[in-house]
Amino acid sequence: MHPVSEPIRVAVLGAAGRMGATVVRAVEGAPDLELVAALDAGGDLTAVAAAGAQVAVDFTVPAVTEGNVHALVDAGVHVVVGTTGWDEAALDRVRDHLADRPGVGVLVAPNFALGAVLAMAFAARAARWFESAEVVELHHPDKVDAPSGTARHTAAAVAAARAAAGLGPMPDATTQSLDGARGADVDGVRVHAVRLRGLVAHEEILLGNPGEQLTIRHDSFDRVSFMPGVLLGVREVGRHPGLTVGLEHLLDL
Ligand SMILES: NC(=O)C1=CN([C@@H]2O[C@H](COP(=O)(O)OP(=O)(O)OC[C@H]3O[C@@H](n4cnc5c(N)ncnc54)[C@H](OP(=O)(O)O)[C@@H]3O)[C@@H](O)[C@H]2O)C=CC1
Ligand SMILES: O=C(O)C1=N[C@H](C(=O)O)C[C@H](O)C1
Repeated sequence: MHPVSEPIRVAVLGAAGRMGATVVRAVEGAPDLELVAALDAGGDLTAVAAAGAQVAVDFTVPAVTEGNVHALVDAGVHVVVGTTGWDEAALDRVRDHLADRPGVGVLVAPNFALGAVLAMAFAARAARWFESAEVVELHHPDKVDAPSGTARHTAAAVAAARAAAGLGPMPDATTQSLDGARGADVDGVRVHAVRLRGLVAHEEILLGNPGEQLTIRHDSFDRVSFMPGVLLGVREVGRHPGLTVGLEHLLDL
């Protein structure tokens, strides 16, 4: 007979938010996980370790997520982070901190939807074959950041693939007659952000060559789309000490 393993004890930060509330329901519905703490703004972070949480899931706001991670790492709690707004400097600070905490794992993923992770991977794979590439992200109007973390991650991956293939800048003879008309520049890749009532989370990667276009599109119509990836992260983060950036590293793509 196999021994029955104990459930993983999980805390959710940002538990009253759109994502946090969905994560709370997903954790409660998973027989191998146990929700031991659910915190929102103004909550006491020391309650996470006090409740015996082994893994904390952070879907809060860009202004607080890095501080949460450092405090949780100090407490020896693994962290799964979905909150966006991370830059390389913030990721480096977490990496440095984790060097002093060898057993602790932190997963930061801009998108936990499996289709979105695949769309990013496909875009990076296709990028070297096209003269032009641009990213369009489309979200609900209550989203606080722009462009989306996913779009930044996608554009950076496309730019890296182009650079590795020795491609130069994209063709673009535009002089902007209105600031912002050409979107944001992420490592030389243009990123455009749409905010529209009715949308949830959507992304298109447009790749162009003379006489042809490839469009890679992903749609999250419901926040349940992120839950298999979040739960995978919760189950796996303790087996991946140090910092992991992107769910793709936990998938056999
Ligand atoms: N990686 C992924 O797959 C996904 C990532 N996201 C990202 O997740 C983040 C949250 O998105 P969403 O749920 O839509 O946003 P919401 O605004 O709905 O939720 C954020 C929640 O965090 C709470 N909060 C603020 N400060 C703290 C704090 N210090 N401690 C604990 N909770 C706090 C807020 O409370 P209050 O309102 O009272 O301030 C709010 O309830 C965003 O960065 C978004 O981009 C979203 C979807 C998928
Ligand atoms: O705020 C959102 O809603 C989302 N945020 C993430 C991002 O910024 O990439 C992931 C997804 O796009 C939904």
